[in-house]
Amino acid sequence: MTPLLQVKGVTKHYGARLGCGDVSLDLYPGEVMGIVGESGSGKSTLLSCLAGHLMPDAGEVIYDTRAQGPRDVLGMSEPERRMLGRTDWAFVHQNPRDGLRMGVSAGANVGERLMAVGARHYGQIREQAVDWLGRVEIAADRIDDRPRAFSGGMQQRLQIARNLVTGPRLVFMDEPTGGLDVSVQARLLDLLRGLVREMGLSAIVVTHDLAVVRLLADRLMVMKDGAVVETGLTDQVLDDPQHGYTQLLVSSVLQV
Ligand SMILES: Nc1ncnc2c1ncn2[C@@H]1O[C@H](COP(=O)(O)OP(=O)(O)OP(=O)(O)O)[C@@H](O)[C@H]1O
Repeated sequence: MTPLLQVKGVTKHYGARLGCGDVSLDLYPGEVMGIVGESGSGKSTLLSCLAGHLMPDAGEVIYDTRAQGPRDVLGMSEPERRMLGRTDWAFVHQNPRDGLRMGVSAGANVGERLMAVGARHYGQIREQAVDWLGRVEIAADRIDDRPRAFSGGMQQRLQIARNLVTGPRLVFMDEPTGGLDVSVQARLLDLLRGLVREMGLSAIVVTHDLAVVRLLADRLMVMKDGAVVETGLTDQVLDDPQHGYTQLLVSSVLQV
């Protein structure tokens, strides 16, 4: 099977400081990869490089596109990369405000994504928006409300609907449950897990919360000081960590 995403030797410095160094991974269709590590270990830098938000100094990111097969994402033109971001890829930010348009209604937040990929029939767009609000457990009578009127958990669910409505194959998630109450986190995780399975999504999930990867991720990558120190099946890494740093993470000695 061809990997959906192949990452080879991705390295990014900020001046003299290393963001992430020589990271490689293969992600297969339908697979969820978790990236964990304490604050400053390079998780967000890596995710930004993979999603095309940040240009690495070195390395390759190859994505198996629907239309043209494997393509080097970093070598794509900006419009090509933007199109990929609208169709095949999705990015769920930790802060819903970074992924939503706060000034327009919930329905428009979902519907405008469909319009961006060519949908024109107003009735169908609204119907799909209602359907997606339902799938993320937002009542249909909230469709005309702006996200500002929603709780943090609802905003995050709306961001997820906005991202998934176009049927992407790969979702990048940056601390998707960060900043939410524990009970809200659990519900959101359940919802995310259901959607990932139902849609057969591939995902890369960055988090410092091991409970998130335990629930969502098939495989795990542990980062420290910009480098990958351990990788493997999630249960294996968490139940039988090999690297001293992972052992500290798992035993909660480190405050991540
Ligand atoms: N814009 C920036 N300018 C300079 N240095 C940066 C910048 N962004 C990140 N860094 C540095 O790069 C390294 C990796 O940071 P990064 O934010 O990727 O880690 P992280 O694991 O995502 O941390 P957190 O969980 O706190 O977001 C750190 O040493 C950080 O200080």
